[in-house]
Amino acid sequence: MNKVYLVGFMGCGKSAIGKRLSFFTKLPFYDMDHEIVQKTGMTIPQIFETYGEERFRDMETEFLQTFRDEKCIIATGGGVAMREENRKLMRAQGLVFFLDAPFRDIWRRIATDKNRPIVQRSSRSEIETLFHKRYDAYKKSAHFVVLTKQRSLSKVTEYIAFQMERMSGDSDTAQEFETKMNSAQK
Ligand SMILES: Nc1ncnc2c1ncn2[C@@H]1O[C@H](COP(=O)(O)OP(=O)(O)O)[C@@H](O)[C@H]1O
Ligand SMILES: O=C(O)C1=C[C@@H](OP(=O)(O)O)[C@@H](O)[C@H](O)C1
Ligand SMILES: [Mg+2]
Repeated sequence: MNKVYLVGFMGCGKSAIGKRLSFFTKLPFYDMDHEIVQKTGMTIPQIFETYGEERFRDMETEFLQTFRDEKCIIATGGGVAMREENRKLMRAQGLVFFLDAPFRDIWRRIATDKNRPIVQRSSRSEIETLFHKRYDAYKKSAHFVVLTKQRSLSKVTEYIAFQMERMSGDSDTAQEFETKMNSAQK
């Protein structure tokens, strides 16, 4: 087991929890959005406007294909788990946690954000439709579903750290690890 990926809808806490989890576990943390912004020298809204959403999606896949082989924590962007290729790449590289937050919480957190182009161009009901449309893909991508409702950032972080610890073990044979992964809660 190498990387730990956090997936889920915009505002579910991937970036905030990734940072805390990194502090807690002493593993390096990378935010895919931030990496793409650094590489292109453009903001996410600028990338969407200049190249279109599909090119941004290709950048995300490119990141998963090429990012260095290092034990680390990665906060994905909310659209990453939609491509089957991306789901396969993440699951092959380590553990995937889906931060499952209720839409009410999500909307409260993202409604006024200027840095999420999909929120900028959509109404509340369009975002809610997208939330439901994407839900199964997040679930499919994940080894663990983490319910975040009424849980603080620290509580969610602790829970993920606990599951990481439970799944780790340098002495695991490939067979033992496979068994653990298969019995991981869905
Ligand atoms: N469980 C939680 N409790 C309280 N605040 C949260 C929780 N999860 C996320 N937040 C807050 O919601 C906002 C959006 O979170 P963020 O990490 O940017 O989401 P994402 O990266 O998944 O889009 C941040 O201000 C974050 O601190
Ligand atoms: O859900 C999405 O399609 C997106 C989510 C964003 O990341 P967060 O999930 O961190 O907000 C960012 O990648 C981009 O605005 C597109
Ligand atoms: Mg984020």
